[in-house]
Amino acid sequence: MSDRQLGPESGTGNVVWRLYTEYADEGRRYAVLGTVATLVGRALGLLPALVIGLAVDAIFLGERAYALPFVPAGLIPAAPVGQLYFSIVLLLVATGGGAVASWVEDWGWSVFAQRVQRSLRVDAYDALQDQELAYFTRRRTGDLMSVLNNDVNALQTFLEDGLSAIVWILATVGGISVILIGLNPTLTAVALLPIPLLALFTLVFTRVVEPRYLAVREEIGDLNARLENSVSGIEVVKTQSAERFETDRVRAASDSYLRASLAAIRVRITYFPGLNLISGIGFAITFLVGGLWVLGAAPLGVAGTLTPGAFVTFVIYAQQFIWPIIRLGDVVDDYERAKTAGRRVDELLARSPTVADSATASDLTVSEGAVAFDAVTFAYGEDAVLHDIDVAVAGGTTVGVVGPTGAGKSTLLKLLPRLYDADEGTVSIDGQNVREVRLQSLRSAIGYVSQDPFLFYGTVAENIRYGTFDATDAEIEAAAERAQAGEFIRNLPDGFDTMVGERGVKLSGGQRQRLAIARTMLKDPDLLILDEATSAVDTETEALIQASLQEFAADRTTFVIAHRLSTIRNADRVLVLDDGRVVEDGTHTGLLQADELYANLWRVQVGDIQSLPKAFLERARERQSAIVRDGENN
Ligand SMILES: Nc1ncnc2c1ncn2[C@@H]1O[C@H](COP(=O)(O)OP(=O)(O)OP(=O)(O)O)[C@@H](O)[C@H]1O
Repeated sequence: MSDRQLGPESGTGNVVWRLYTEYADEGRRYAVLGTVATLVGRALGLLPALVIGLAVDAIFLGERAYALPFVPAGLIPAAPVGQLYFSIVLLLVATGGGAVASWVEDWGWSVFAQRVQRSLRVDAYDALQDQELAYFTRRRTGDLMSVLNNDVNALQTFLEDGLSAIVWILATVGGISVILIGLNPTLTAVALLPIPLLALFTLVFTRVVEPRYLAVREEIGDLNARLENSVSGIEVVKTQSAERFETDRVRAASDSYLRASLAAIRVRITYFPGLNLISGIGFAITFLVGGLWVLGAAPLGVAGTLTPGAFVTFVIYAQQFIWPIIRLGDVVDDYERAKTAGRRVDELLARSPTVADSATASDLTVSEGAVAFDAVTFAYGEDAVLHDIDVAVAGGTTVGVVGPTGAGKSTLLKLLPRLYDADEGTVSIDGQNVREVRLQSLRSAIGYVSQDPFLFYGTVAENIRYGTFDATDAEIEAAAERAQAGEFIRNLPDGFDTMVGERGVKLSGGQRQRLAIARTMLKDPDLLILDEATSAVDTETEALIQASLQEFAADRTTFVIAHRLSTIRNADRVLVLDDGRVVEDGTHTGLLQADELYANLWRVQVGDIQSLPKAFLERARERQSAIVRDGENN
């Protein structure tokens, strides 16, 4: 199915770092480019303060000679005015070079981050679609979207801004420290005093803010899910005049999000002023000590020597120390968001689907198409929906599956393509346990048409071709004809090229069903499951589709679930399900003669309500109230 490999360390270590290194491959050279540009940019950025201090001392005060590291003495003019021009040229070169380096830095880091984001999102999506169907029914679409969008974006944001900032901070702090130590080691120690305090403060911040950011991400997921659900159900909202109700629900979800955000914001906005305060006080102390030294005083008995120019350089650098610290605040904040987002993405990437190929799986080979359900029991949750089902179907048979609503008909047939796995017992095709064959081979051997088929946003032809991607236009048109869909398709504004699905032309339920039947006919599977596949078409069209379907089903094992019993009266065999059990098994005529549940369902269909036994009506009433109770409990 997917060629995505689970990282060996999934779920361990620093999640953000692990995701980045696992997904860095393609963009690594851009990260290197970004890093080099950051370092060059920083070196150029630090140059002006050095030049200004030197100019003050050498040109204006004559306290020391004009000399710069790495600059040959022969290049430096002898006269003070020449030295001033030389200094200006240096400042301009540093500014221009810094601008170029900044461009390259942003380009390198952005390309790197965007590439990682792309690969991460594709893999996260791939991991998502590999999950078993039950995973999707347990989760809300909006929340899953939030992982694929917001969480992946948060990881990218940190990569783009945060990781480059870390290099920038390290380069700035390292560069300034080296220069400061060169100028005056004692005063450097004073200037660096706030660093441990800042580290401690940051540690406390991360501990407090982390759970709050996690809560925010969960609330975003909830809110997305709420919005998605309300927008998807807009037709019901309108017909039930429930706009106020929905707005209230969205407001409630927004309120929770607001509360979670404010709780995080309260902590976050304390962090930045805290950093400023600590570093500001540190700067004031450095300024005081350095100033006193220039004036010849010895604060607290600590004496030192400093020229005014070196003091200017020192003060400028000490001031510049505040930038990386403030930037560090942003980085830590972005990192905390990325970490909580990363955990959610990683959880998805690391999750092994419960319905997957076994290690020893081989391809399914269909010869007869015989299907067997052997002592099958299944529950979605606590209560079993299918109990101990034993059914063997000979290859090529058409089997009607009928029974009251909620009897378990769809569930039974969903076990065949492994949309769900049986809890007990086995389902097999031609003697091969479906759990022991490759999913891809299993599902390509089975055609499945549901009652409410989904159309993708795309043309009619693309929707029919879906799954048989190499089909020619002629094959598509032939399949459409067989599914009695040719005529209505030709009447659409652009025929087979008409856009349908979301934002496209809206098709009726019956038209969608016919496209789905055409899609399945094109697939030409060995086994066929028609789950109320013609329930939405009018009886006349159904008769025509039935004729085609009968011909199509003639040589392949076919299961037909139908409430409209006329649909299955010609089936070779009819299984009657009630409450998760097969209660009757025979032909239409045989079952009418048996005069049990099937015969009563038939009476309902032909309008012979008077002759229904009381017990059947009682049971129907019971079933309805059970369904209502279930619905209320869910
Ligand atoms: N995804 C699901 N999660 C939990 N319960 C489910 C799920 N799908 C179906 N059920 C429950 O399982 C039972 C059997 O449902 P199923 O759809 O198989 O019945 P059915 O006989 O096909 O009904 P209908 O004729 O109404 O389509 C019902 O009680 C239903 O509520």
